[in-house]
Amino acid sequence: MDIPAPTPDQLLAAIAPITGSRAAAPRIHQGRVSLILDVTGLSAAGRDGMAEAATAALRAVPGVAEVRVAMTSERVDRRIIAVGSGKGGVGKSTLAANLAVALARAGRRVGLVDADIYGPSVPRLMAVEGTRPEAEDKTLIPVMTPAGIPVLSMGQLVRPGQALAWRGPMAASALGQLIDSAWGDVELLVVDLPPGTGDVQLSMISKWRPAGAVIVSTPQDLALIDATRAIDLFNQANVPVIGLVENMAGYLCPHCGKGSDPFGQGGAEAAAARLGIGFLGRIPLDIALRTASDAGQPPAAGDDALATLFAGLAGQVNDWLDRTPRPGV
Ligand SMILES: Nc1ncnc2c1ncn2[C@@H]1O[C@H](COP(=O)(O)OP(=O)(O)OP(=O)(O)O)[C@@H](O)[C@H]1O
Repeated sequence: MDIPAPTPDQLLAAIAPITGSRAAAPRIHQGRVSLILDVTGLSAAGRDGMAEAATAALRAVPGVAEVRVAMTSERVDRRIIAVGSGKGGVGKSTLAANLAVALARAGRRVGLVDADIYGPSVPRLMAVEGTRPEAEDKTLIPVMTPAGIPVLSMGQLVRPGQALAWRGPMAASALGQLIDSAWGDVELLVVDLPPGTGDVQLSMISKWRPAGAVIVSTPQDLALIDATRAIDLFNQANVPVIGLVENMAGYLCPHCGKGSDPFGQGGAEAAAARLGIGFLGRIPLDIALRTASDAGQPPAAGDDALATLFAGLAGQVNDWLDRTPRPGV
């Protein structure tokens, strides 16, 4: 005796525990079921896992001989946060890496791009030094880090020193390769820009327009003059500045516990007020931050005072993202 064909509602009930609201009622014709799954926001593994489990559940329904699954996904509306500085060595990469980790802990789906062609340091900071990204149809697949953040770095694309002679358009196109990669469900890309305010940086940020920028500076006057130039750079490209972070602000001696301010104090906060931009906070000069960074263990992933500090910075960036409308929305 022929088994009566299951109804679409029966089929839907069979997969509901697996697919939730992601499946429309399946269609069935002569034992062949077609199912459309909305996989927006799922990782590649999550998508495949859901499709496989739904297929198995449908195959177990009497009267089903074959299952075809089509997956659809809305385009992920990805935003870029650029981390810039007027000059090198102020801790821009350290901040970018820890900000990415802290934003992920705050619930964002974050990826990290190291666009610093002059000295890419993100692979070391995130413990994936020497790991090359694979490519699928010329699209790079970001490298997953122990902190759970996917990263791509200029250092993975070019030999050391090779990019030094690049002009703006070349750097912008290389950055494009990093940004237009297989980021999956990543909604926020933190981009560590090269230090300085030259054509390379301008060409990069005008072509790959960030939603906002975070500027890093040390408290010294000189660094602040450089930071002001970095702010001008973003103004020229019409990129809103989210705020300024003061790094290496005050030193707590690990031996005597006494605090001192080798680079002065409060300069960045005053400068931010003068320039009419937000002040996001200060990070002390802390040997523990340097040793953890060198060991590829971003302190933002831990649970000490530095983690709390980075969580505070990320919270402010998070709030800014929440209250800043996306273009066209
Ligand atoms: N607050 C801090 N306390 C102690 N060390 C720090 C701090 N911030 C950064 N460093 C150390 O300073 C060095 C430079 O930092 P980082 O590479 O992040 O700077 P950068 O601005 O990205 O430099 P570059 O422009 O050369 O890429 C690193 O060794 C880093 O560990």
